[in-house]
Amino acid sequence: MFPQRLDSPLAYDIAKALIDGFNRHYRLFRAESSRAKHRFETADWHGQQRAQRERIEFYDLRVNEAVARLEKEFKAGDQPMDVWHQIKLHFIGLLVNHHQPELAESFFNSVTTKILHRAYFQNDFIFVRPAISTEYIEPRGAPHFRAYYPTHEGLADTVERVIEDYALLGTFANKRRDAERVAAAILGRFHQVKLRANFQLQVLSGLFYRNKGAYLVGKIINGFVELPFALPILHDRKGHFYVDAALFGEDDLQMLFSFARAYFMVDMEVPSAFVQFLRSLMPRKPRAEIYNALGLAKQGKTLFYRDFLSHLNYSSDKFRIAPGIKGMVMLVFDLPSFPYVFKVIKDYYPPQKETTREQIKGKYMLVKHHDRVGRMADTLEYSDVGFPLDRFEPDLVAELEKFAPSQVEIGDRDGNGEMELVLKHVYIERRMIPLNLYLQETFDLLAAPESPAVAKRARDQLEHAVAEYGNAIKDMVAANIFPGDMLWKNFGVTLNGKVVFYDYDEIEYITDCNFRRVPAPRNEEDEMSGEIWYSVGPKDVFPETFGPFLLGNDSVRKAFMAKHADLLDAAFWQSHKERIQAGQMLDVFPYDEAQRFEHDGHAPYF
Ligand SMILES: Nc1ncnc2c1ncn2[C@@H]1O[C@H](COP(=O)(O)OP(=O)(O)OP(=O)(O)O)[C@@H](O)[C@H]1O
Repeated sequence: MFPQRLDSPLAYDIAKALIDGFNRHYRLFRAESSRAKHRFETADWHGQQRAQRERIEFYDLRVNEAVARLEKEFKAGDQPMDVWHQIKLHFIGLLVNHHQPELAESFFNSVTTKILHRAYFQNDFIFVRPAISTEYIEPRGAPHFRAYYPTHEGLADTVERVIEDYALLGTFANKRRDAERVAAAILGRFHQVKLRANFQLQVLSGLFYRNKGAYLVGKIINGFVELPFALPILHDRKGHFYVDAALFGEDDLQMLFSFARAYFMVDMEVPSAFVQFLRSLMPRKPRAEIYNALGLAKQGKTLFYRDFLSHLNYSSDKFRIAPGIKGMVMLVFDLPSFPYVFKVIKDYYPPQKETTREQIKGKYMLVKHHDRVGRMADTLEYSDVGFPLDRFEPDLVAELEKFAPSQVEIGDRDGNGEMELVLKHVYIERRMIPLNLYLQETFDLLAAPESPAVAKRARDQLEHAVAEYGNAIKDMVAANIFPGDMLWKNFGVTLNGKVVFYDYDEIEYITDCNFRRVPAPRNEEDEMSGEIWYSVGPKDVFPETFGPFLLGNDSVRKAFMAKHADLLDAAFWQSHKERIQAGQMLDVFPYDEAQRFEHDGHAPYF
């Protein structure tokens, strides 16, 4: 298949233009990420959030620049297959000593798939599979992690040194106290465990920045045991740094790196080395999601798609309509064996949904760019995705053809005798248990409990889910998000029991809403009228009217009113609106209040 000789100078020039385009992208991406340290040191929180948002756009901007250059300088789209074969080979050659080869390969794909016809979307021309290994790439600069070998007695000294080695500009309120706390927490984890000869701390060389936090991430190794840990470093009210908690174990780390949070800013020369290290801390987290969490979302998308194709090859179940109440604007389906859902925007919505495809896309985009505070699922957006038709349940095909005909094409697109169902546009996100179904399970158990223990467990689950639901809304409020449609069915429960929102089509900024009390009736007629008799503006919200929709079930009502009655009060929402308008930014930390160290008066801004 491949040419014997690399004899096209044009092919080399195009490959070189492609690698130059990628290098420019990564230089800018890395510079922006490394500036996060300065923004943290100077408490430039608004700047940090702005940078987090803006960095998401970098990739598409650079891809478009590269496409334009290739077309203008090289008429790339007109080059024959032979030249494109050579372009890929030259590009591989240019990656031999590259430090981000996997990202460069994806960049190559992003650019070339915009230029080439679908017939070229195969491994001879683009990187369907990676060509260059990412193992053992050694950075030119600082190594990607550092190892420290403390003794039992010297652990606090070592922790202090670990923190100092990040060279944050500024002062700690009490670094010794923090180091001793962390050392005590570590020794608590290794209580009555012999410290082995290999006892060591390994920490990634860059801090992870997000919103108002900087996170030190690493692992403790003792004998055969490896314990992941992370230390959140924050500012106290006086602007001094302090370590707020010591997080340990895979679950805590998963919370920190959740798909429902904004992406981190980290200065990485060899991102694959960071991913490999992080994977050793969270072996169950797909590499795609780790790349996403590091802000390398296109790489996440590439890897997700490869995982998906491989999963399809090694499974035989069928795509079906997702369990739960069907959406009015989204058609949602899943593959039972695969932990994600696929969402297509319908062509028709019921009259109460006054929206358009563009508006819905805008809302999803808003969420992607916003701080998702652990409460809004991230979505991957794909265009023109082909699925094998014979893997679809017939009623799902019928549903797609009925509600989203403009989005569906069925045919043998590649002329290889295999019928495909192609979706023009689809969002993909983590599958959760819809909260209405989760609650229904507890209702069923409570209605006919097998034993008192089962009844108690069901009651605890119900109370926990309702409390979490309110917490989810309050976290979103802190981040200036009004979910719009707060029905149970629009929230899901994750593996770790967190409640996360996923229905974005009615989302608004809190600061754009008018939170009002229902006015007192003017006369008896108003009072008796079943209709709304007062005038309602498009952005008016009446929190006291949420109750009847949400709290029909007595146990739910009791659990809700015990913790979250304030959500039914316009004053609660209004006060948050005013706080946000005054420029205050609340903290929503990726760990529980109970995990925080005591802070003699240094309470942060909860
Ligand atoms: N991430 C997910 N995990 C599991 N199920 C999901 C997920 N997202 C959506 N669903 C299922 O699909 C249904 C419809 O999804 P969604 O709420 O996004 O659609 P919608 O059209 O925006 O809804 P609405 O009619 O409330 O506006 C949900 O009620 C739920 O049952």
